[in-house]
Amino acid sequence: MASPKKKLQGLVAATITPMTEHGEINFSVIGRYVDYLVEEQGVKNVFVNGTTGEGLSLSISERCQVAEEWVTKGRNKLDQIVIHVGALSLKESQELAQHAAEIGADGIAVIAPFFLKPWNKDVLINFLKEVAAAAPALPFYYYHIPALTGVKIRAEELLDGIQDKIPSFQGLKFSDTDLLDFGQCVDQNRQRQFAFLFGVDEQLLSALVMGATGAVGSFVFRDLSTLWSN
Ligand SMILES: CC(=O)N[C@@H]([C@@H](O)[C@H](O)[C@H](O)CO)[C@@H](O)CC(=O)C(=O)O
Repeated sequence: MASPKKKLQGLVAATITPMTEHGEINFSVIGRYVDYLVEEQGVKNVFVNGTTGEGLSLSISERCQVAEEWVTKGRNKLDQIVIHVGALSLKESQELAQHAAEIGADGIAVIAPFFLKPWNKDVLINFLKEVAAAAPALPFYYYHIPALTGVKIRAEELLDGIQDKIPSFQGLKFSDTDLLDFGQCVDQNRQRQFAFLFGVDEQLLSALVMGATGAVGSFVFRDLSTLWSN
C-alpha cells in the first residue's frame, strides 16, 4: 500500500501554469515560483496541473513537462508535489499517473470524468481504481469538484469502503460548499489516517472546525499558514 513520507497536511498551493505571451509554457518561472512559495509564503506542498493550473486545457505532453519541471525544481525544497492526472480518457489519465510515478512525484489526484459522466459510485470508483493502479506506489487523492465536473456523487458515499478498491487511497481534496458532506467524510473516517484537504478558500475556517487537515488553495498563503505551524 502506498504511504506518503508524511501525511499531506497544512497549506498546499494550487499552482498556476506560467505562460509566455505567445501561449507557450514559461518553464523559466517555475524555479522562482518554488522559491517564492517556500521562502516568502512558507508553503512547501504544491498541487500541480489542477484547476488553477488549467491542467485540462494543456496537452498531455505539456502536462508531463510541467510536472517534471516542478519535481526537478522542487527537489530538496518542497515537501510534497501532487500532480493532478485526471482526464476524460482513462488511458491518458493512466499515462499521466505512470509518468508522475516515474519522475518521482509524491502523489496523484484525479477528478471525475466530466463529459460522459459516471452515473453512480461504482462506476466512478472503477475509473479511479484503474488510474490508481497505473501508479500503485503513489498516494492517491480523489479531487471532488462537482460544480465543475457536474458529477454530484457525494464524497461521503464515495469514501465508504474506498480503500478496499483503491489501496493507495490517501485522501480527499474537497472543493465544494456542501459542508455537511465534508463533515460526514471526516466523521465517518476518523479511524483512518486520510488527508482531508479543503478547496474552497472562502469556507476554510468552517472546514477547519469540521476537521480539515489541510487546504489546497490559490489565494490563502502566509496569513493562514501559522494555523499549522505548531
Ligand atoms: C475552483 C478553484 O479554482 N478553486 C481554488 C480555490 O482556491 C478558489 O480559487 C478560491 O476558493 C476562490 O474561489 C482551488 O481550490 C483550486 C485548486 O485546488 C486547484 O487548482 O485544483
